[in-house]
Amino acid sequence: MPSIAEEICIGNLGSLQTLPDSFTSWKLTAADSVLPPSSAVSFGAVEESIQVIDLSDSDVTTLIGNACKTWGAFQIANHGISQKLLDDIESLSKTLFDMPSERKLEAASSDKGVSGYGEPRISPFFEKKMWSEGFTIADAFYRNHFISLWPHDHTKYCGIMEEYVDEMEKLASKLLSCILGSLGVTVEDIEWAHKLEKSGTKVGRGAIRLNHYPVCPEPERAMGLAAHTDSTILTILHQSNTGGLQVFREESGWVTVEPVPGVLVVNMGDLFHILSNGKIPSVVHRAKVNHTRSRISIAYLWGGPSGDVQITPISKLIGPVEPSLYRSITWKEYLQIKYEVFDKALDAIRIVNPTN
Ligand SMILES: C=C1C[C@]23C[C@@]1(O)CC[C@H]2[C@@]12CCC[C@@](C)(C(=O)O1)[C@H]2[C@@H]3C(=O)O
Ligand SMILES: O=C(O)CCC(=O)C(=O)O
Ligand SMILES: [Fe+2]
Repeated sequence: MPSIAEEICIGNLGSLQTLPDSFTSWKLTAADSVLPPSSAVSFGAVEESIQVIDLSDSDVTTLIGNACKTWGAFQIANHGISQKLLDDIESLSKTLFDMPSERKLEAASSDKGVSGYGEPRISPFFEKKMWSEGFTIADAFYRNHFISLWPHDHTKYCGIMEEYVDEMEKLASKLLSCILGSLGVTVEDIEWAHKLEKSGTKVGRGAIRLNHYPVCPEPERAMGLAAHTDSTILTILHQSNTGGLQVFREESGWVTVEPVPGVLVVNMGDLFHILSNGKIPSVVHRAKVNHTRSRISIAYLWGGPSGDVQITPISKLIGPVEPSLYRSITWKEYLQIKYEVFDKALDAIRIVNPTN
């Protein structure tokens, strides 16, 4: 006979009145393993937050540069993404997660591709289960899932998704130029990115993750999305009007990023940490859950170049006193390592005795 824990399906979490054991006691698990021991005991967040930067500010490069170096994250206003598109992608996500569990499971991700419904990819690295469900769009296979989810309306929903991806790609490129500028380099200094840009091809591949955190009977003892860094160049997050995202900084502890209407959160990923030769941190972040309100977030994860393109620290950021800290690696190989050793992935490709 299956145990109660085995019968719990992530598609029905919102209907549970008590928190099952398999979802509790996060403090004592590997959830905070990415953090130094002193911080693992403080579960609350301090009063401080990452800066909101107006992209039309004349000082934008300096502001973004400082935020990246300090936090590895910032928020952006005046980003050019219409409120209608943000509302549309949020309502697409709500429609999806409101469906009966069986219907969502029909769109579960499978061996055929990463795209589809299910738990976060980081789940196997944690003993406890996360209080969330999600849908990943990482390849064209998502269209088949959309057809099964919305037999009559899939064209409309695929259209919203395409528009969202297009707009996010443009915004990500703009942010990359700005961030590189703050380090005194340009896209031309990254060979693969320059080549792709010149040929009119997209610079880096993107994935979307729709996250849903249902209301939770005991939010303090649960975790929506456990502490992690994204593997990306950068991630652009649209959080709905309910807070839950927290970013971690050694000096500050966990800091809640309160949602500001129309403002997007940007966090730097592992790949940019490699490109910047360790100058920009890939920020550790997590999502907490709520007793009274469910929460949706939409992450655009801007990944690396496809194929056998080698990602390596930007040569202009390397010198006699700052030797290359990481070996070259393809995006595919980095993802493989990440999903073998998780938070040790950057250490696994670090050059032990860097010399120049
Ligand atoms: C391209 C990718 C980044 C991602 C793993 C994936 O193959 C597709 C899902 C992405 C995501 C979204 C939620 C957080 C995250 C850590 C996860 O579990 O799946 C990221 C992954 C990542 O950045 O490594
Ligand atoms: O839901 C959130 O606030 C965080 C989501 C996130 O970190 C991710 O999708 O990578
Ligand atoms: Fe993330």
